[in-house]
Amino acid sequence: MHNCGKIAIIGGGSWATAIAKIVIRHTHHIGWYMRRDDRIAEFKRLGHNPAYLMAAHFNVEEVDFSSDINRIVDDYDTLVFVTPSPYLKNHLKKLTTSLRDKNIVSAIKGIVPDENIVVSEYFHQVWDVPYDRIACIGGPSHSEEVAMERLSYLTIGCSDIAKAQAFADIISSEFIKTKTSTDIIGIEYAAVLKNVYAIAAGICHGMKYGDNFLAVLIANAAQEMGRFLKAAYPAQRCVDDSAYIGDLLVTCYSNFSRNRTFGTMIGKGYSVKSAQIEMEMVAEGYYGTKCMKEINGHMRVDMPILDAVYSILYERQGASLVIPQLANRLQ
Ligand SMILES: NC(=O)C1=CN([C@@H]2O[C@H](COP(=O)(O)OP(=O)(O)OC[C@H]3O[C@@H](n4cnc5c(N)ncnc54)[C@H](OP(=O)(O)O)[C@@H]3O)[C@@H](O)[C@H]2O)C=CC1
Ligand SMILES: O=C(CO)COP(=O)(O)O
Repeated sequence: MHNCGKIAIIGGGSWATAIAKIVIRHTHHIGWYMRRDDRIAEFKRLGHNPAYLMAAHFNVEEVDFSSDINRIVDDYDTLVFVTPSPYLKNHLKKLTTSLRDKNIVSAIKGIVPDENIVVSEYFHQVWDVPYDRIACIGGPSHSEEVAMERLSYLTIGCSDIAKAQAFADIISSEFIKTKTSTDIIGIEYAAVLKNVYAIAAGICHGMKYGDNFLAVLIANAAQEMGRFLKAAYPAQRCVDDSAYIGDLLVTCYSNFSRNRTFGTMIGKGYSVKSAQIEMEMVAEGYYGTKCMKEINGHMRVDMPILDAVYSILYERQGASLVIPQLANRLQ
């Protein structure tokens, strides 16, 4: 059976904090890279992350904190990356040590900007990590609910199912149920797309479209996601599974969703810039929309919802014009 070895978390935000909490229940020791020494000092003093999920308390004796990413990568075997996708390359810029022999787990739900590839492809192509050493965490999982120990279902994707199971065993508990899948790239692209569709749902919600319309929009989004995955990454998969549709639903409907919140602001008439400033958090679907539009420029899959969100966010087309046109395309 595969052994994950020593586990470290890379990133200091809310999902990183929730994952640290569920890993440490099992391992009683983690490494934790955070970029800021002042945050680490405050965390040690308070016993909780000073900026995110403050109700989640830690025994800081069990945490090996460092702002030196090279030291953490050198000292740990399994690295769980949980930075927002737009910042991933920034953190890795500082890395001088090899990742090739490490186990990489990506909890990032976003695409790597400029490269236009998902995180597993990025670690494989740019950092030379073999695919059987790369896993992802998918499924509907707002960090706030995981931190409150509300029952959640996570899917661990990895081409090596024994490795997926080994990590799943570490995070499983009475409030975290896990399953494994070999469709890592499908799960990652589904997560990128659900962010885009949650922005669409938010826009429509902000424009005061009702629940009936939203349900149709999301049903069409599920079909659009399925069409893209089938064309781009044909594989044995059931898009009805929680890692695909479940995550789409929670992100489109939950008030915790940053992507939906961002979309709602746009639907209410905020500009993209002012919505981003007001939110203070990253809605990764903003970046995902541009990347997916570029990727689909080659694929040419019929994706009217992606096209509509792109027009609103990047071509300055008014939602009041674009959404009624989209509505005519929905079934
Ligand atoms: N939040 C959630 O419920 C879930 C999130 N995810 C995914 O997890 C990933 C991480 O998101 P999440 O934990 O929510 O992020 P948060 O918004 O909670 O945290 C943002 C993090 O990014 C850091 N940061 C901010 N600005 C920069 C910068 N310029 N350069 C480098 N780092 C920066 C912050 O550091 P600092 O505090 O020092 O400013 C902080 O650690 C994302 O891909 C997200 O999609 C997946 C499932 C659930
Ligand atoms: O992926 C998530 C829940 O599963 C989080 O979505 P948001 O980034 O929109 O908050």
